[in-house]
Amino acid sequence: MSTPQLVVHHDKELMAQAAAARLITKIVDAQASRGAASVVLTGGRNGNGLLAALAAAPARDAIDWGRLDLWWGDERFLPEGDPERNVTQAREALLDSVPLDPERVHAMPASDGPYGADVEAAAEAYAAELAKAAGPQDHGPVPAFDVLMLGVGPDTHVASLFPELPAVRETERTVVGVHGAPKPPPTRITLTLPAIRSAREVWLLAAGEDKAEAAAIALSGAGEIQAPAAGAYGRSRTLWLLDAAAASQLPRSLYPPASP
Ligand SMILES: O=C1O[C@H](COP(=O)(O)O)[C@@H](O)[C@H](O)[C@H]1O
Repeated sequence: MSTPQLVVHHDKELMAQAAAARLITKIVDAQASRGAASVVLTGGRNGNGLLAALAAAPARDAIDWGRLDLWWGDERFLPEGDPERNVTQAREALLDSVPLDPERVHAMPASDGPYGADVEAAAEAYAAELAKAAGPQDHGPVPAFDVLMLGVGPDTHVASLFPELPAVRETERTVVGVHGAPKPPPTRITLTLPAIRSAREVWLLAAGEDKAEAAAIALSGAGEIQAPAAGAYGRSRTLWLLDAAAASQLPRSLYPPASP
């Protein structure tokens, strides 16, 4: 488990641009040292803001897009192409404008796909796809992603792990179906906390005043069942990327850093 590190930017635009620059560097470094890179995308406003900033960054051309695996932390279980699906929004923000290898874009199944409305079967299929991609160097049935990004919801949810719902209590499976999510749509697919923790780096994105309470709770020692964001950490690094509004309720001991 890595202790959370905080980076606070002035506003959400700057946060998105700085996070995009950070992600470009991370991907380029991973491709240089391991030949390929793997990134887990998040849905939501902050995740899509980062992808849009990446699309607008001239340095995006430093990435070898054909050697990048993209996965998702969660998905809204809706028909293919639905505007509310995280993959649809990611395609619009970035993916349709870069030369990715379609075989390396690992979208979660849609509700009109091969598993129909059976969200459990769809989750199992995604777990199998992850297990197939995991190598002997990884620590289990999930690849050691270079970066796994998570938007933080105002209720402290990350991916589709909502406070107190069964998915956040899962300790065995890597991907599960979610029923009755308090944020629409109610049916979703999500990575579990054990799968999230297999990533080398976990980045939590929180911008805006509506995220301030969630950030303060998750970073103040809350339990992961009540505050799922508190249970999201990477093997070597856990990074909270915030804007000033989202950082505004953090305990003084965390932010701003104490002066010498
Ligand atoms: O529904 C979801 O919400 C969260 C957070 O979204 P935000 O708009 O409040 O930033 C997101 O991380 C997750 O992927 C998504 O499915």
